[in-house]
Amino acid sequence: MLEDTPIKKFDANNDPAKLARIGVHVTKRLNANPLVQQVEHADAQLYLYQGFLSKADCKTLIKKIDADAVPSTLYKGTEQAGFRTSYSCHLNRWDTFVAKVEARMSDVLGIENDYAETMQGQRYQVGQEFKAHHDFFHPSQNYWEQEGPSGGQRSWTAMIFLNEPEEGGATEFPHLGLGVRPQAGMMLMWNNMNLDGTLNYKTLHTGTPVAKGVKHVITKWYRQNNWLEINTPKDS
Ligand SMILES: O=C(O)CCC(=O)C(=O)O
Ligand SMILES: [Fe+2]
Repeated sequence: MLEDTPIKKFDANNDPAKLARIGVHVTKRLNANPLVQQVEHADAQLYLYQGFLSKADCKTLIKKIDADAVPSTLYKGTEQAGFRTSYSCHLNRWDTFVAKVEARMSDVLGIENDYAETMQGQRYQVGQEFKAHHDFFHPSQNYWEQEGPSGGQRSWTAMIFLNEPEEGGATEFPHLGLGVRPQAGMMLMWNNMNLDGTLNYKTLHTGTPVAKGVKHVITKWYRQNNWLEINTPKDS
């Protein structure tokens, strides 16, 4: 597993104080929502929202993913054959349907939607998987030079399962001893940081191989800073 050499000087793009504030704010909001269920664990903050999307909304998103999906990629310098074998696509945040889904997701977490990167849709067919990884950025990796200034560290992840493969495809957190079986319309959310804003290595997770059927998900990664503002060209 990737461990980071301790960060020697303060890095404003990976600011534990800011990440801690986000973590506390989001957990307060989720704990106060009767539709959200906490997956109790001493080492991480994980939550489920069953039936967040209707079957019809799931279908609409699946169609969009199937229309645009291309082989998934990994960050430069971290590519490894067979590591992420799914197909994926970016979902257009200006599409009115996608925008509505995103606004609802961000409202549940209580994070301004502009803090989120472009949402991704993913499809796993039989044998396809996403091996164990962290969603947070490893500041010791080369990609951080580019990703740091373009929104900062990733704070929370929100994922929605759009269907149910007949076998396999669970999202597993090996260090937490937890596995989440896909349920159509269910949103899974977790904090990639500890409550003190430091990287939570125990959030290592894997999209296990689909054994039968197909799995579609959408994934949304929130950043420490306003991602959209930073990534919008000034003349547009
Ligand atoms: O598909 C899954 O179960 C996990 C997906 C994931 O970890 C990601 O998109 O970052
Ligand atoms: Fe992930």
